[in-house]
Amino acid sequence: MNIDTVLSDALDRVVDPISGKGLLSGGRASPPRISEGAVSVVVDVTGLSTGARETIEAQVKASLMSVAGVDSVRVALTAEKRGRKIIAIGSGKGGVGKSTLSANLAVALRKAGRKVGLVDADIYGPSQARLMGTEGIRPTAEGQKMDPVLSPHGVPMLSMAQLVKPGQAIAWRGPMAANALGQLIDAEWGDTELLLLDLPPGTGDVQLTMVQKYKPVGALIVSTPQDLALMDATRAIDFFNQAHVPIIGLVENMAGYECPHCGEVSDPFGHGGAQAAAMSMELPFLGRVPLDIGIRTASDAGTPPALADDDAIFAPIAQKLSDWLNPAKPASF
Ligand SMILES: Nc1ncnc2c1ncn2[C@@H]1O[C@H](COP(=O)(O)OP(=O)(O)OP(=O)(O)O)[C@@H](O)[C@H]1O
Repeated sequence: MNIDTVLSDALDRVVDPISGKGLLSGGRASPPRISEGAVSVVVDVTGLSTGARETIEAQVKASLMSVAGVDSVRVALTAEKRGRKIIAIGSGKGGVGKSTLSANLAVALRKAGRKVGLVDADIYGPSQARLMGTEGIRPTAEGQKMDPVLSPHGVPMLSMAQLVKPGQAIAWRGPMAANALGQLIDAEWGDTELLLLDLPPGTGDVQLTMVQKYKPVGALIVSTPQDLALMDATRAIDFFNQAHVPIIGLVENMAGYECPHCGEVSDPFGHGGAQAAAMSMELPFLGRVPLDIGIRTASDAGTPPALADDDAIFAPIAQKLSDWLNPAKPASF
């Protein structure tokens, strides 16, 4: 029997206390994945008490660890919360492509039928209005709450860039910035189910307030492949771990550059570093975005490349995010 079948059987021996079915056959868990002895599995613990969740986690670990060839097991628990879910997109340092990834993931998820909104929490360097083609559009407000701006691509969004004059520097202290961010998140999001939060780079005050107050269901970390950026990414991972926000996985950006003239592929920022780092930290690797001038020009023009019908870069990452959120209900991308 192949290892995937053996692992699936082991997972299914753990019984869901509500339905009485095995976790996998009852749709509570995603099929386990194994890479070099490290197994990862996502279990949806919606409706279970804290005690039952802990028991299931321990049983899943024990059952999967008993399979020959398994060295470690990582169980990610997800739960359907009432209201919308917030996904934080973070990086330890600036300029690694967090905003580009957030915008494109929002578009890819929208294309797949998800009710997704985007908050540009990068209060000090907001760029989502440009990326989403909503520059110069100011949000309206009825009563106390702002109404998000609907981007031409169907994704409602809010960014500090829409509240200040173009080019105006924002020099706020932490509490003011956190307060402004709160207004963006607490806006009138209607039936939006999923809010992607493009965080400011780093692990300071604003990030901490956001995480404590708004409790994202998960965080996605972006890094370029080189060692220095990865060290910063590791700091961001530590930050989310300490805040008890599950890490959904790592995305490597600016990997592999194909020369538009000769076609030769080079790796200005190295290759595979984020994937290796993800493996060593036993975190899922969600995908690689190439360094491509087309991505920059399309992004700067407010037309995220994920809009393209043949997008093969962002859709698979969005798919993995979607699967993580809802292991029992696969979306089609
Ligand atoms: N894969 C890519 N290929 C080419 N250019 C890219 C890619 N990813 C991002 N860029 C470009 O790199 C610059 C920085 O990207 P982006 O603004 O998304 O990073 P960031 O991490 O959000 O930065 P900040 O810290 O300023 O918020 C932008 O000009 C963007 O268009």
